[in-house]
Amino acid sequence: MRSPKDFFRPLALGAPQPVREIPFRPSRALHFFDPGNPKMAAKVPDLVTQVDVLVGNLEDAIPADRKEVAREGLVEIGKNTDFGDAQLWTRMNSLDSPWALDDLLTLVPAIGHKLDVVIVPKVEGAQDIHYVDRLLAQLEAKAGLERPILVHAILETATGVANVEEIAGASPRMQGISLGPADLAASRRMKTTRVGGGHPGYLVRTDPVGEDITAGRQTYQQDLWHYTVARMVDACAANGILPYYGPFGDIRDTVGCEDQFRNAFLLGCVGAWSLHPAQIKIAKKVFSPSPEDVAWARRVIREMGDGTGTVMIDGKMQDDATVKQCRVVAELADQLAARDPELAEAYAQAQKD
Ligand SMILES: CC(C)(COP(=O)(O)OP(=O)(O)OC[C@H]1O[C@@H](n2cnc3c(N)ncnc32)[C@H](O)[C@@H]1OP(=O)(O)O)[C@@H](O)C(=O)NCCC(=O)NCCSC(=O)C[C@](C)(O)C(=O)O
Ligand SMILES: [Mg+2]
Repeated sequence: MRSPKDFFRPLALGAPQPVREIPFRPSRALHFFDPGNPKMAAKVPDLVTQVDVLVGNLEDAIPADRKEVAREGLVEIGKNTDFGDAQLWTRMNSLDSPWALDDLLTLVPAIGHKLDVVIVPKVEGAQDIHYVDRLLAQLEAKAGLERPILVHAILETATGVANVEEIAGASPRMQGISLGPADLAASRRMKTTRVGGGHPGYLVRTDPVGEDITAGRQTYQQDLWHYTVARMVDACAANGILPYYGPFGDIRDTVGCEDQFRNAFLLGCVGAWSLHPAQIKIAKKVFSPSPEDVAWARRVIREMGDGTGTVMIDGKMQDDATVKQCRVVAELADQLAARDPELAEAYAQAQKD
């Protein structure tokens, strides 16, 4: 471990100064696309106006014989696209793959000035982040970049989950962590065959009533991801970085996707991945607090005055702790509204009603 005094020192001579706080920028939908797929690449100019973050994916879902094409496609897109308010991220190949090194050696000099975040898959511990941290610093120095590229880890191995706190605090570059439910399920030997979402077999059942152990017993499906998401949220919040749900693979099931995303939102996540254009609006809707909740939060803040003591509003007790929760909602709403005029209008309207 570096000493606390050295934590914010650049890791290479001439590399940009590390950030002291992760800037909040809307990142409700991290939209994945294959930069080597001409049909998807053609949609990028349109997507930059719809998504908060475009993620040029180089890792899983890109066939082995298309890795270079995808990387070169991302360079072209990075060079030729005006991203406006949207961010450009990439998911590099995993550190044990034959492509990881070339991903960084190619992308940083070519489009490092446009690249906001590098997603590192299958992170197992702080050592993986330290490796990327030093290499990025060297490449940034060589390319003369003026701001550091941030790093986002995917939590998709059992070892990674066991080490999530040290991963979250491994570098000032750490921007956030996403759940990677598909690889994580395999790594844990879970018996699911899906990308995220629930499973009908993971349930609790009400107690038997009388002699017949089958009669009248309700079952309730449980959330397979609750433990991991909650642990990830705590690790991120404790280290001042941002948690994300990750992907929901059943593209057709827009209802189940919305529910899974909302669970993550309520637990503290700030966004999720969209794998298909149909999931973009779900993520943007779910990860923007509702106008009614924002209006309520502002009312509590107003009526709580200096934020201490108690007041009753509509029969509900408010105190120092509820006003803090309301500030979380109201501040998020302000930050999102600053970049989303439609949302700003909806929040203003709810305030008047
Ligand atoms: C699911 C797929 C195959 C369905 O693709 P499709 O072509 O069958 O769908 P479609 O409904 O027919 O597509 C309609 C149109 O939208 C386009 N399109 C479709 N998707 C996109 C997209 N994402 N971005 C931009 N455009 C897209 C598509 O090309 C088509 O264009 P067209 O109208 O001109 O013909 C396709 O959407 C896709 O490949 N999505 C990305 C998949 C991906 O990135 N997977 C990896 C992330 S999840 C993961 O890695 C797990 C994790 C974290 O690692 C772990 O849990 O372990
Ligand atoms: Mg994966």
